[in-house]
Amino acid sequence: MEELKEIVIDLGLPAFVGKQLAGWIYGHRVNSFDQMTNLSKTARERLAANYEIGCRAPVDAQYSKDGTIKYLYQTAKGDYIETVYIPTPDRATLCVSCQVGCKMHCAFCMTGRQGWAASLSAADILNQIYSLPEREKLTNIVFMGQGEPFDNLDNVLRATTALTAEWGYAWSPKRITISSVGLAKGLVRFLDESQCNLAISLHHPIPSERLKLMPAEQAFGITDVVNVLRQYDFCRKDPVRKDAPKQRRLSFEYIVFDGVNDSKEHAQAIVELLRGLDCRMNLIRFHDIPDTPLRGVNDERMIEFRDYLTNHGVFATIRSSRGQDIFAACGLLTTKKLEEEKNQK
Ligand SMILES: C[S@@+](CC[C@H](N)C(=O)[O-])C[C@H]1O[C@@H](n2cnc3c(N)ncnc32)[C@H](O)[C@@H]1O
Ligand code: SF4
Repeated sequence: MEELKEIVIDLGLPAFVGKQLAGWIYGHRVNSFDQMTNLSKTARERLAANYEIGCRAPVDAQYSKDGTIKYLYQTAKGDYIETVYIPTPDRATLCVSCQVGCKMHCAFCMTGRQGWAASLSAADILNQIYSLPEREKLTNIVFMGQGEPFDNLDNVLRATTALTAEWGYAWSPKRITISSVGLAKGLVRFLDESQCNLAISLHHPIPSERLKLMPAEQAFGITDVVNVLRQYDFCRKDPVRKDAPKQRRLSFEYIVFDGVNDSKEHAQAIVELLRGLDCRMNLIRFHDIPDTPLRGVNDERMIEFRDYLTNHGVFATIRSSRGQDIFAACGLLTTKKLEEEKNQK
């Protein structure tokens, strides 16, 4: 809102036009200044001469047999990113991207293989929602597409501010989840400045083993991540005021790999690591990617692992894999080919 007001003042317009702009953009889903009928002709002309709304419809869509839709968007700078719409009977979740590729190079992720090309602006993050054909059906947003949110936190926070502010989409932050490997500066800043839910990609409870899967462990280890998390309140109900609002939710994500992190000892190490933290665990099936010895486990093993954790104080659920047939499931998003083609031109 402050930025919108600054923009209109710089154009010689009254500050209240900034508020009107927010109403049109976030409330009415307009795609041109001409549609802002309560703005003066001068205001509309000056805005159109200097700015654009920034909405870009998806350039392609792929439809999974399970109802998942993968959209391809082009950013303002011409890069490509993917966004996944995941409907279930009781909710409609959008998995958004925050970068073109990713710098973190996790051994199991196609986006990591792509390498990093660019970070998205707040407008490009918001456009994935703004220009989504199913926008009105959305109930949840997860930052689990391409990229590492804490490596582009300025823009992720600008986008979540617009999503949650009264002058913006006015969504509850409890409907938005940011997923991260856990980078030092980003983690603290996110916890201090945002009320959105947090999901930490754990994948191995033992630092030296996690490092083999996730190079980010080197810079800021999982023990340090958990130590920072212990200093904040998550989902604790107020013992006196039972109707007090719930805090944001903390969860951990864990791909269960055959012979790598799926033993009883690993489950025990998780219980030890997370002891006393108010959190839950999301177990994820590994979505196969080429050229890796990593393998997923069968359902029986997955259930055994889940039950061990839940019975020992870490409530765990198994996340269903969606959109695998169109390469839309967790970790499969890549626009590498498109980026390469673009660079060859
Ligand atoms: C693609 S990441 C994006 C968010 C953030 N960069 C992170 O790592 O948390 C979202 C989730 O997908 C998981 N993931 C990555 N590759 C996967 C794969 N091949 N199979 C299953 N899950 C995967 C990640 O570990 C993470 O929990
Ligand atoms: S799992 Fe997340 S952090 Fe790791 S490479 Fe993929 S997108 Fe990046």
